[in-house]
This record gives sequence, structure tokens and C-alpha cells, in this order.
Amino acid sequence: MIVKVPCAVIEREGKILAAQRNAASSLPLKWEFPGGKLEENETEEEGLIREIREELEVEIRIGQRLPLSIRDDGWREIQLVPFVCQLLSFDIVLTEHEQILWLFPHELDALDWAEADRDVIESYRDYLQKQLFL
Ligand SMILES: Nc1nc2c([nH]c(=O)n2[C@H]2C[C@H](O)[C@@H](COP(=O)(O)OP(=O)(O)OP(=O)(O)O)O2)c(=O)[nH]1
Repeated sequence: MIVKVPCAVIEREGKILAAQRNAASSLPLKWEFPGGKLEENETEEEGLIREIREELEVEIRIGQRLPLSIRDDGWREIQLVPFVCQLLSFDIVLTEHEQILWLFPHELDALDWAEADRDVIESYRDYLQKQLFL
């Protein structure tokens, strides 16, 4: 079974939003990019906008799609689909996460990320590097 999970690399003033999963979830207290599994007949973008509304109660604008990061759970393959995003509203309310942090790209490594997210961080840094030469 393949499970697609769009997630948001949300940028603001050069920092990125990192979110800590709650203690009762799968991957308890691991850090992740907010997002979640798609519902039936949803596009990746629709699902991501819905999940961010549910989890953070804010609106986003979706930008560049980054490469998939795949994690094999044994019984399912999680395909993390990261998108670089901007906030369109700013009053974040946490409904599911333990906490969030805004960190500069070089600070991200210090957190205990969900395994699949390490590749996302790498892809994001590659993306930033390319932006410099546009
Ligand atoms: N949203 C999100 N999920 C991630 C990331 N990295 C990562 O391995 N995952 C995993 C955790 C979950 O197993 C799945 C996302 O599922 P979800 O957020 O919609 O719901 P869930 O905790 O109820 O999922 P589940 O494992 O209980 O099925 O993807 C990430 O950066 N963001």
C-alpha cells in the first residue's frame, strides 16, 4: 500500500516552521513538516491546504514541489510530498502538535526529525541554493 503525505515547508523571514508530533501519535515527539494523508479524490495541494487549516488554523500559498521522500513502514510505503509554502494568515493555533519552532535552515539538524524528513531538509537546502542563482 502506498500512502501519499503532502507536507509543508513553511517559510517566513528566512526561517522554516518545524512541528513536533504529539506524544500520543505515531512517531511520538518526532519533528516533522505539518501535513498529512490525503482524503479520497483530493489533489496534493487541496489536501495540504486542508491539513494546514486543521493543524495550524492558517492559510498557505503553495509554491515549489520538492522531490518525494519515501519511507518503508514494513506494511506501507509513506511517500512524503514536500511543498515550499508561504503563510497567507499568521495567527497559528496548534490543534495537534506539541509545539512549533521557527528555525533557520542551518539550525534544522539539531532536532530529532522523523526519518523521512532528513531528505526533505536536504532537498530544501538544494532548492535554496538554486534560488540564489536565479
Ligand atoms: N505530516 C507529516 N507526516 C510525516 C512526516 N514524516 C513522516 O514520516 N510522516 C508520517 C507520519 C504518519 O505516519 C504519516 C502522516 O500521517 P498523518 O499525519 O496524516 O496521520 P497519523 O499521525 O494519524 O498517521 P498514522 O501513522 O497514525 O497512520 O506520515 C512529515 O514531515 N509530516
